[in-house]
Amino acid sequence: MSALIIDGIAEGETFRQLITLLVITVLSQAGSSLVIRYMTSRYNTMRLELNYHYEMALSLKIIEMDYASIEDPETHRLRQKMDEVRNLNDGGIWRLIHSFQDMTKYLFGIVFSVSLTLSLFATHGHSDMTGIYRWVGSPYFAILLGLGILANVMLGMYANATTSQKFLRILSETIQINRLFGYYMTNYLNAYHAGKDIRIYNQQKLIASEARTMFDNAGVTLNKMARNEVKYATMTTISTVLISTLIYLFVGLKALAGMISVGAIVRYVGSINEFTGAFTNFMSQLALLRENNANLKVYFDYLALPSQMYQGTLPVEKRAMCLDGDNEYEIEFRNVSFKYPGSEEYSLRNLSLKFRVGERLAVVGMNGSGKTTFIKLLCRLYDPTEGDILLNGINITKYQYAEYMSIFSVVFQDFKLFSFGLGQNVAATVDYDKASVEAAVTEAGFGERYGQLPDGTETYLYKDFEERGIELSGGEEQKLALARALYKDAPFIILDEPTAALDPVAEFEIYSKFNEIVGGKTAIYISHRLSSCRFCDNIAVFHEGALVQRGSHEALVADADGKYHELWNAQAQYYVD
Ligand SMILES: Nc1ncnc2c1ncn2[C@@H]1O[C@H](COP(=O)(O)OP(=O)(O)OP(=O)(O)O)[C@@H](O)[C@H]1O
Repeated sequence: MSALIIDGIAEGETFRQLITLLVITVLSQAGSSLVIRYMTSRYNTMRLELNYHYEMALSLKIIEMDYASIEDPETHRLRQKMDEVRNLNDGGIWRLIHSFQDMTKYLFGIVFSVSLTLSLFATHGHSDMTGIYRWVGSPYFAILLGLGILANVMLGMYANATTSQKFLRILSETIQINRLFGYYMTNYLNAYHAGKDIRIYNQQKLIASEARTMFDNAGVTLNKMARNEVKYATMTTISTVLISTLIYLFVGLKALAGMISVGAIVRYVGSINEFTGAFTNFMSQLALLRENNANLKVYFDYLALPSQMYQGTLPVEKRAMCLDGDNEYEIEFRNVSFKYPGSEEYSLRNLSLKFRVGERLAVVGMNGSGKTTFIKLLCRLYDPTEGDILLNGINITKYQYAEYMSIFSVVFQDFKLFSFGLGQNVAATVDYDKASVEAAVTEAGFGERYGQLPDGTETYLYKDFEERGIELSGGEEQKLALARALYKDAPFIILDEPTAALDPVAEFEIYSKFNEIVGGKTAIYISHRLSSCRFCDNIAVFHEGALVQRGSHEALVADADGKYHELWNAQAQYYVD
């Protein structure tokens, strides 16, 4: 349009004709900029949606994955790689959308610029032209110029590819820095729970010096990046200046010789530059897409991680749950040994043990003796490395996984409560039965505090999302975790150190009501406080991953050479008097 206007002025067109051209120019510019704005805002919205779907897909994968796979180093490697790919220049899925957007733009650029330029190479001089005009008008000069433009494009492509490869390589050096940055900022400085330790142990200096080193390293890397870019940018700038000079000479001299109009100078120079840029970038994007395939593979490999746990089809009989149930549930560990994924050491060795529904089984032993591991295997968070676990004589892998899990209520040592309402935390569902939640919290010893909460079951835990949210002491959290286990009302209730954080009164209440709380359920109970295990029908003593003793408190304590006797005496001596 600019070319047409200049030609119009040069050729003395009427004012009306010129105004028409101007109006068309302004309107088409305004129109296209409106379209661009609309598309940009759609693009931004859809990018947010994509981000949501992306995160959802990855989160759902983690939730559905075998618990054992979550710990697998390969899972961690893939997950970390995906984050790196995304942080590195928006690679992976993100590269696809960037490239699609850019390549569409460049493709339009190429088509338009070629169609606007072709006629330039078709205009030849007259045979009576002499000197430089004759040369400029000859097809050889046009071919030479075409080759020059092509060479410039190739150089641009080479520079882009090399710069981006080096850029990615240098950027990958910053991954460790970014990880540290995330760790210090998120885990330490921004996590208010860490504030106590930071102050007490005067860790500010430690963190500041680590952060300083991190920033210094980042500075060195950024400088490297800048030098790398400058080097290639200088190369392409020199070549582009040279080729532009040639283009101006070619087009200008053609105009001087009357082969093309003055306005056409603007059109040809503009469209040749457009072609050079668009073609170079289009080809660079293609190369980037090719390289990106490896990154995409990481994403699909992650989503395709198989669930390795065998999932059976048998339903779990609800024998003990029904009113006239015969309570004929029996769990048996038969020669079970277990190593954690990626670990060389056995955490459990040749464990054989039986217990029946309705029994109270206490598991005791020193730190690291395998008590929690035993529970994790029982709940099928892991499958044994060797041996079998049987429910009523059938290997537990043969049962439907979700159904099998549904028969256990467990309070782990490292249980988690979430920043939801109290009712939702206890019921672990969005909709819950208020009366049952209240009964569970009361049974778990949280009744008094619950009575003081103005919003009852709607009270938010913690202040992450709600100003009126309540903060809980360690013992109160443990009571709520216990309430959650009671609300589930599963036939097996497993408590791993359930009273570790409770005050003596609360602990006493839990024990004295324990039989009432547990009812006809099977209770497995891990505790370091041996006095609290006395009410259990039988006690299993673990030592270094093996079951070393089994029996009632009286029988075990009488065995003077046994591990239980040693553990009991170590604690009892403080209470003798
Ligand atoms: N996720 C894991 N990966 C590798 N090894 C683990 C893992 N969890 C536990 N272990 C190891 O297995 C062994 C048994 O741990 P477990 O947690 O079962 O002990 P515990 O008897 O419950 O101890 P505590 O009384 O301290 O709770 C320990 O040596 C521990 O280091």
